[in-house]
Amino acid sequence: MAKEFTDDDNDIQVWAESEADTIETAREELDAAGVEMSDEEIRDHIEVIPSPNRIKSGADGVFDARRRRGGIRTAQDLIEDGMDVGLGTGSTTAWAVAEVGRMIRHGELEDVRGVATSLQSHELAKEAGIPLVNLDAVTELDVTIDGADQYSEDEPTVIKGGGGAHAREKVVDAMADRLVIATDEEKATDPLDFPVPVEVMPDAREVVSKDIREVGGEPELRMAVKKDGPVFTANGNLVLDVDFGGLDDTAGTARDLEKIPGILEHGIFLDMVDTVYLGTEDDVDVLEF
Ligand SMILES: O=C(CO)[C@H](O)[C@H](O)COP(=O)(O)O
Repeated sequence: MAKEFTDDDNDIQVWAESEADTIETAREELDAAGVEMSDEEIRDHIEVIPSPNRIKSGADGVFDARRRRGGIRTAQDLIEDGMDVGLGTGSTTAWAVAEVGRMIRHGELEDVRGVATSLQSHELAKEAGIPLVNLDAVTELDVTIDGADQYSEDEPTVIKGGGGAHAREKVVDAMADRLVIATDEEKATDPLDFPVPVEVMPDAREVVSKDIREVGGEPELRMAVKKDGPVFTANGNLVLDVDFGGLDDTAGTARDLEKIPGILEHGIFLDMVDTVYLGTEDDVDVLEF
């Protein structure tokens, strides 16, 4: 995961993928500003941050100030000593994961254990120093912080799966006493109309596509970036992004998808959300359901 150097006194903030590169870049900025600092002091100002190279929205998503603010505040407000915490996937949640790690390393949190919703959150949590527990070792969590591709201001439902991790995310989100979505103000839409990600068995793709069309959806096979062919999930399945042209009946659409054999999981997280933390231009708003 990436590293960031911050020196508020001299208004310097730089990041790089490795600690060595971060120190080098920080050194250049400090020299240009005429500030003397040893490598050891520079290291004291370095924190683990989400790597834009490992997150689908890249630097635009990770360094969106609203997402960063929303993710960090969610962790600070909600995570307490002794909690078992579900760690979500995506750029906003990544800031929450990084912040939990920072609080643990700085002695602000104790006895916290994390359960990852994806390889992405597992890697970040490991790097950030959060003790991890396998999903098969727990059946309940105190809280899960997860992201969303779209949320509603009217119903406790979100669409997830833009990162293709929604099957595991739904399990970890459902295990939590409290599901908190960390996101930004731009993702609110009513009715929800984000194409619903559907994880499907590879061989069943054609028949599932036919069944989806019969219930009013238009499926599109998700293609990989930097690889020929489609995306495969962590479970070895394909993803169909299904355009329903707006979900006027979210529960009905979720039920329709659940009846189709060959679908492992869909991205409608119906009536699951307790709280939404949304980063705004200069603050964080909280919605309770
Ligand atoms: O559901 C997800 C992954 O499957 C993510 O939570 C969702 O895509 C939001 O990510 P981001 O905060 O980067 O926009």
